[in-house]
Amino acid sequence: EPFATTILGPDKWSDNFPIANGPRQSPIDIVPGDASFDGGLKPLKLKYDPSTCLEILNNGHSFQVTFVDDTDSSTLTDGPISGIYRLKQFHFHWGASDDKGSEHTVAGTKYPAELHLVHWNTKYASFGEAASQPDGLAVVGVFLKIGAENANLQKVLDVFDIIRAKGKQTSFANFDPTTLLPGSLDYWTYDGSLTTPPLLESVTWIVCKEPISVSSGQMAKFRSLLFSAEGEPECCMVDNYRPPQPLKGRAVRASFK
Ligand SMILES: NS(=O)(=O)c1ccc(NC(=O)NCCO)cc1
Ligand SMILES: [Zn+2]
Repeated sequence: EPFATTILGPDKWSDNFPIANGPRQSPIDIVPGDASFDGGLKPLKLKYDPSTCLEILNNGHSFQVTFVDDTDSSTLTDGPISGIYRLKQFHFHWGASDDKGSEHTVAGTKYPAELHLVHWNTKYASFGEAASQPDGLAVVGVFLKIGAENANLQKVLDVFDIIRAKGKQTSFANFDPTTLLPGSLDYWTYDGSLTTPPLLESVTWIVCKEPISVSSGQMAKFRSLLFSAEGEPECCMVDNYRPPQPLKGRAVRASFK
C-alpha cells in the first residue's frame, strides 16, 4: 500500500489533516471520456532558466530538486492559469514495482512514476503564502512509462548515492527541467490539492497526456533511496504515492480534442 511504510499512511492523514476528506483533494483518476475539451485553454508556456537550479535533497518522502525563486527566471504562464507562477521545486512519486507508482491514474491505469513541477503564484509574497490560497499553486504532472533509458533523467539519478538517506542534500547546478517534458504538452486540468500533508486545496493541476520514458533499471535506482535517515534501520523509499481521491463533482478539462 502507498506510504504504508511511513508513520502515517494516507488512510490516517485525516486524523491530523481533516482536509484530507475535503471537496478538492488530489490525486484523481482522470477518465479521458469524461474530460471536456475547452478551446479557451491556452498552450502551456514553461520558461526555465537552468542557472536557477540550486540543490537536490532527500526530504524523507521523496527527493526534490529546488530552484532559486526570487526572480521570474523560471516560470509557468498561460495554460489554464492567469498571471505568473514561479518554479520552486520538482520531485517524483514511484512504486515498489513497475506496475504502480503514479498518483494520478488514467482510466484506472497506473504508471510506474510521476514527476511534479511545483510553481507558486507571484501575486503572493512567497510559496508558503501562496500554498494557503485557492489559486496559489500550479503543479505540472508528467507520467513516466517504462521504455528507453532517459538520459536527461539519468543526470538526476547519478547523484542518488550522495542523497540516499533522509536529510541528505547536495548542490545541483545547471539542470534544465525542460529536458524532462514530453514532446506534446497536451494536458488535462482540474482544481485540486497537495497530495501530501498538509494537503492544502491550493493547486491548479496540469497533467500532461503524453508520458516520458524511463527504463526499468532507472526505476530500480529510484528504489535505492531511503525513507530512513543515516543510522536508522534502512527503509527503501518506495510507494510514496497517494491513491486517487473522490472527484466530488469537479470538472476535468482537456486542452486537446
Ligand atoms: N505532491 S505535490 O502535491 O506536488 C506537493 C508539492 C509541494 C508540497 N510541499 C512543499 O513544497 N512544501 C515546501 C517545501 O518544499 C507538497 C506536495
Ligand atoms: Zn508530488
